[in-house]
Amino acid sequence: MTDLRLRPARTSDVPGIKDLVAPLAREGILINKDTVAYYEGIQEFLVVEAVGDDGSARLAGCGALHVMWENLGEVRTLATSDEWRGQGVGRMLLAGLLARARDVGVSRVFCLTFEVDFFARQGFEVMANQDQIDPDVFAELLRSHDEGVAEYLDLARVKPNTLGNTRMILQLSREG
Ligand SMILES: CC(=O)SCCNC(=O)CCNC(=O)[C@H](O)C(C)(C)COP(=O)(O)OP(=O)(O)OC[C@H]1O[C@@H](n2cnc3c(N)ncnc32)[C@H](O)[C@@H]1OP(=O)(O)O
Repeated sequence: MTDLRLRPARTSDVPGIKDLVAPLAREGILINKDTVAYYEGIQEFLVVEAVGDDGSARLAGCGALHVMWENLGEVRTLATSDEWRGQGVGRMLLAGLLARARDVGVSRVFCLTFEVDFFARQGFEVMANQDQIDPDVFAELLRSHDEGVAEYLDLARVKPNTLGNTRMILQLSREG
């Protein structure tokens, strides 16, 4: 029997994460990053590995949490391999990322996605406009060089990246 295990990513997972992301990046679903960016961001990632009876392990999925502000984080690069779709891997990853968000003190989690129904099932709501962003925080976030932050702010320069995607947000409850 195959066992699904959620764990923090290690540097040795980078080739596997890249393999998960590559076909989705070709379709324009996820953003392709340079290999160095995966190593630099490895502490943001969780992975689920499928461990067989013989102890062999293969990556079934990955996902990352990027902290943007005191009370704001973003789920990034959430992907389940084709072989493991629809078997709870994405939900397991997202639950782990939301637990991390709570652990570091983040109470709201953003995502930019085509998978609206998947995220809605996990409690995310479509972000209608910028009203949810405090103007002072907005001004501070404008200083970030991160493309994901620009996407959150819905800045004109990143519009081509966000075409067809939906901006969604989850307010975490205290108890989890
Ligand atoms: C922030 C970002 O990273 S955005 C990018 C999101 N990722 C992508 O778009 C990459 C391509 N998609 C994928 O890799 C996967 O479809 C994921 C990650 C979105 C979902 O992963 P899966 O492992 O297939 O999801 P999982 O099996 O955990 O499903 C959890 C629940 O969501 C439901 N679900 C999964 N995908 C979908 C979907 N596309 N539409 C509606 N419901 C869905 C499942 O039926 C399940 O329902 P349940 O709670 O009633 O059991």
